[in-house]
Amino acid sequence: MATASAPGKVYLFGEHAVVYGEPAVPCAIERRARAEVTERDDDHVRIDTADLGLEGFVAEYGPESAPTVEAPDSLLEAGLAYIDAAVREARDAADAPDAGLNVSVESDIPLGAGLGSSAAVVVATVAAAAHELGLDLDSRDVAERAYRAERDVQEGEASRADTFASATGGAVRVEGDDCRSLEAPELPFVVGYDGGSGNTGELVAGVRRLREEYGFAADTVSAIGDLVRDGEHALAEGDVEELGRLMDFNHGLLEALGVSARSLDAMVWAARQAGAHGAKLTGAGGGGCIVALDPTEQTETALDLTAECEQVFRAELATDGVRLE
Ligand SMILES: Nc1ncnc2c1ncn2[C@@H]1O[C@H](COP(=O)(O)OP(=O)(O)O)[C@@H](O)[C@H]1O
Ligand SMILES: C[C@@](O)(CCOP(=O)(O)O)CC(=O)O
Ligand SMILES: [Mg+2]
Repeated sequence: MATASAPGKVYLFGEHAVVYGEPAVPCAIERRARAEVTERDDDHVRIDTADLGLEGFVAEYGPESAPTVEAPDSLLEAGLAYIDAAVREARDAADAPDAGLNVSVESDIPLGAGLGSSAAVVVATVAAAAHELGLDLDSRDVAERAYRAERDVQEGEASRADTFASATGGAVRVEGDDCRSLEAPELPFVVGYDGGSGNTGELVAGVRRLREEYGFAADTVSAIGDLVRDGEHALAEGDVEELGRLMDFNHGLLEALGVSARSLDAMVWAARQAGAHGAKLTGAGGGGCIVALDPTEQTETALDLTAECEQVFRAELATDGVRLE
């Protein structure tokens, strides 16, 4: 049996624009997904995930047979697609295309809320499954395999940002296929979660349409890229106040691209009014989480009192990326 865990992330800057080759800076946070993988005697795959649906979710299938479970199709697809793609990548890496595996996944990262649950699940599954099949991948190889798995599931619409941050940990910079780690000062992240989620595929498709239809929407995407380049300087200088101002600006540009939501705006404004250095939505948007920078407790207190906020927590930068447990 092999077990691996991998962290989720928040975007300091650059989500959505990163899909079109602009740079982005995601930061891994100490909320992890874990995958436990055991090789089987046959060529079947069994996936067991406690976090999808109240009763959890189990599916078993072989090379010739489709998964048979009692679940609505959307849940079935959601539950299987990422883990199945990760298993395929690990089998391919280990040159064991027919290896049978039992995979059990559980996660502390809310689903579809902009904290990179999909990437963390895929990264942990690739690492644990490869290890179980006798292959220890380094974090860059895990990131590459996990990226391919996410891209497959998201029909080509994925950047390397989430999977790279999850695999290597820390603050990272991703621009196209150029992925690197960054030095970061102490970042006092506060996360507000509205209890909901957004559909990443639909939100990315919406930005694509706007960008094709309006020149100024394309300019908005490039402006996010410019902002991220400024943000990198602020990060290198440890200028947390400037980082906050740029986060505020980034949220405005994402809002203009149509990916915010009333609940996200309400949490962003609550954080700003509480004196946070800055606040923005994180990830695909549409619902889910915002991230603010505030070393004091005021943003947490204000978000606690905000009707649209279901949960608030402080997020530590995760210095470890994927690790075998
Ligand atoms: N614990 C989990 N078990 C199984 N699948 C998961 C788990 N967590 C996330 N996923 C998959 O990831 C999807 C959410 O990914 P996505 O829409 O990219 O949002 P995010 O990555 O921001 O959480 C879920 O619909 C599900 O398919
Ligand atoms: C919108 C996007 O830039 C980030 C999506 O992040 P998340 O899956 O919502 O955590 C898409 C991507 O980079 O693959
Ligand atoms: Mg995701």
